[in-house]
Amino acid sequence: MAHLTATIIAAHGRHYLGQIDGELLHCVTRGKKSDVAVGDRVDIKRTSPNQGVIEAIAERKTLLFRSDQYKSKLLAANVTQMLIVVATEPGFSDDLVSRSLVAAEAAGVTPHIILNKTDVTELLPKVRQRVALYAGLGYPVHEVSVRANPDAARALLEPLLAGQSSIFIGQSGMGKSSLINLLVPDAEIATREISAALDTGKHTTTFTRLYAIDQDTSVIDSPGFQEFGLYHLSEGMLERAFVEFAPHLGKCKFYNCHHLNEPACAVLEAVTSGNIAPIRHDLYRQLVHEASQTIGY
Ligand SMILES: Nc1nc2c(ncn2[C@@H]2O[C@H](COP(=O)(O)OP(=O)(O)OP(=O)(O)O)[C@@H](O)[C@H]2O)c(=O)[nH]1
Ligand SMILES: [Zn+2]
Repeated sequence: MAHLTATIIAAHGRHYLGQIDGELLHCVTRGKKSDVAVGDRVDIKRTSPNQGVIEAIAERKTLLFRSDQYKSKLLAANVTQMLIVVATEPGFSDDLVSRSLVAAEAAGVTPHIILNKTDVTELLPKVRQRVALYAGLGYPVHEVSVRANPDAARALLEPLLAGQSSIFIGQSGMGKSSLINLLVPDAEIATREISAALDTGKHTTTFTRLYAIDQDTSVIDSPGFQEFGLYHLSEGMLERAFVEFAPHLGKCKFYNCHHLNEPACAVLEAVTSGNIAPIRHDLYRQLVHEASQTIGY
């Protein structure tokens, strides 16, 4: 039968959903391979009217993934930007925001931060102060209230999405689902269709899915996760993923400086002088430590 080119719009275990024009095809990989990600462009061989086998994955523009010392988990392929959703309440984790930023930088994906629930005005000044850290690093911060002012949120974010493939990342309760329902027409219907086609039962929020908005605009919703391991990033990748390190790199006494406790380290001096935030350097230290862990330790 004919070979088809599809976009993977959902993944659940080793089951995938490929979309070709409007049609959905339930796909599996050959053998035990499970290296396909939502957003991948794939060659599919149709095996029945609504089923196929993934024969090949097209070269990816970007690939986002998480990893610990044992395994890695693909998040999404070919995304161009990452929208990190935080809110006035419940409290968000700086650790998760920075890990997301580092993952995006390492993958060549442009990060943006969306601060939702600005209608909770009593908490706004404090949260603005926290988010200022990221704005200060050059990351765009967009303030919205999906509940109190959905029209303004849509007007602000629609142009940001246009022509891009955007992945939304956020801890539980930040309003990510509300945002996606606002920005993606019929998102809930699409999710039900995906669920039915993949037979995932009620677990509609436990899988990553892609909504194609038009020919060159798509939105990917990832399930909330607590851990964002980045064991796959080498020290060299890490030092470049912390964008504020850039002006100091190459200025340490030792050319192979790890920026952890070396004398005359330009990065550590920048932490001391207040040019690099301690919580960011602490995370760098933690990620270098994690990356040095291997099975058997
Ligand atoms: N005050 C306020 N509440 C909001 C706003 N946006 C969403 N919420 C509420 O925040 C709660 C969480 O919203 P969801 O959209 O379910 O959040 P989520 O991030 O998808 O969370 P999970 O479904 O747990 O992953 C809901 O009760 C929403 O009604 C907002 O702009 N202001
Ligand atoms: Zn150094």
